[in-house]
Amino acid sequence: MINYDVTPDSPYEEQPAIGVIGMGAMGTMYAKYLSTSGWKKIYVCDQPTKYETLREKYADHPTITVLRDGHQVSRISDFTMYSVEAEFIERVVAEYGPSTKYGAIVAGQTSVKAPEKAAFEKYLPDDVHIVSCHSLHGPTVSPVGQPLVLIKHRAPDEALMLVENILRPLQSRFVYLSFEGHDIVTANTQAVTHAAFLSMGTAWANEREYPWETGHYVGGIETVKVNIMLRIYSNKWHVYAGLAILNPSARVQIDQYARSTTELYKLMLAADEPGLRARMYAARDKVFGAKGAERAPILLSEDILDRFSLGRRPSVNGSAGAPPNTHPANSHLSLLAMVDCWAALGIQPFVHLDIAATPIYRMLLGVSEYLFRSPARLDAAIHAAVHDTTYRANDLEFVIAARGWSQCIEFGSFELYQRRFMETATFFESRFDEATKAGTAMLQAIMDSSPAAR
Ligand SMILES: NC(=O)C1=CN([C@@H]2O[C@H](COP(=O)(O)OP(=O)(O)OC[C@H]3O[C@@H](n4cnc5c(N)ncnc54)[C@H](OP(=O)(O)O)[C@@H]3O)[C@@H](O)[C@H]2O)C=CC1
Ligand SMILES: O=C(O)C(=O)Cc1ccc(O)cc1
Repeated sequence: MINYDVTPDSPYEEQPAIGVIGMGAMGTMYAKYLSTSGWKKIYVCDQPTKYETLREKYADHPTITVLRDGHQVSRISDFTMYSVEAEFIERVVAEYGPSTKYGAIVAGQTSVKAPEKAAFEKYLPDDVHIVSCHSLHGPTVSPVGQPLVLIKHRAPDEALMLVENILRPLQSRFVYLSFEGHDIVTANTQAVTHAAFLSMGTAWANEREYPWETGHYVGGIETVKVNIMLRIYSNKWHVYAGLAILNPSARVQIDQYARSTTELYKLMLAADEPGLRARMYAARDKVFGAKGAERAPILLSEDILDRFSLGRRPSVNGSAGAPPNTHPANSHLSLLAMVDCWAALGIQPFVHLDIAATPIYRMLLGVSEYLFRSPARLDAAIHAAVHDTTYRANDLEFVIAARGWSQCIEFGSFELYQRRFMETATFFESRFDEATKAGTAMLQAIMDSSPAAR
């Protein structure tokens, strides 16, 4: 009989057995946080081929027990979490789901819930509860204060209470959604955000340039673009492929992003400054109108970002660095297109920020807001887009990249996605360590400094 009302301080015999199937980056992070907080019965596995290695790794661990496969974990656990690739969730649940302990609760950590829901409904026995979850941050970000989606799908209230109790030590902010609601929100936040940063990376890689080393992309908003792009390409490709390709809502957003990018570029080529300005002002008013103006900005100052730049500012008159906010004029096509896309789809990004923002989404919205809420900065970008050809070649690459990513996701090919992703990742690979450190520090600093994040 499960005791639902427990804490990590409860006596050993009353504690639930917690199972994790898939000990990759996220499974490992969960096992670590849950064991550190005092949960004493944690059972984990990965593929049977990794059993010995995993067992050695946790040989001296007092509360994490490595088992051979998902059958063994499922048989013993009162709460089992699948933390495997979204692409494989059906196959893995089909295999281990029928072994789930009578009356247990099952969750998935996958970033896209449509396939997870289908797999759970198809393969889990009727006497098993379904309360799923999703931490809206990567494995190197502290879970404290980050959104953690909980989905009570087929379960009584006590089952949800137990899941809350088990996961409370992560100190994340619980967000209650349905499977379907989850996929709509994450299509609007994660999927289209990743499309923007993936396209930046592909564009730079195709120009064979490390943008922070050319003198054009060294500070302020550019720091965010570079650090987040590198952060995404240093993560696992399947995470992004899964949440874009398998989320039924994501394609519309990603397609619109590519469309916005192309249409704005055509206005640039036609030197249609009034047309571009009118379109950008209309998008700004729709996205950042009344609601945006009421709240404190996400980025209080662009200068805070310069601390995390991988490059050096171009020197001015022989001094070590340029004074604040003297970055070369840039069209910021990727950000103009993002706001245009939100406007075209009627997406209210601040509503999503309050519900379930990932750190990367917060950064993208932060820099977009920074650009659009200053008439001077927005006008400078529009002027540069039409009259300054410094970035034109990169903008062209960006248009091609955005369209290419959109098609790849529309065609639903994991293989093509992996090839595109890995080609760019390989180009930037040597810089990942440095970028991960800078990116993590930057995200934390923004979280700490932004009233909107608290
Ligand atoms: N990384 C991130 O930023 C986040 C990821 N997520 C989601 O969490 C899930 C896990 O992601 P992440 O940890 O990053 O990915 P990883 O690739 O690091 O981990 C997945 C692990 O599951 C293993 N696995 C696959 N099949 C089985 C099986 N039959 N039995 C046991 N283990 C198996 C994989 O083995 P193998 O490599 O051999 O296939 C791998 O070790 C994904 O669905 C992802 O979308 C959610 C939030 C953030
Ligand atoms: O913040 C982001 O968008 C990330 O890139 C990290 C991430 C990836 C997958 C998730 O399901 C949740 C967070």
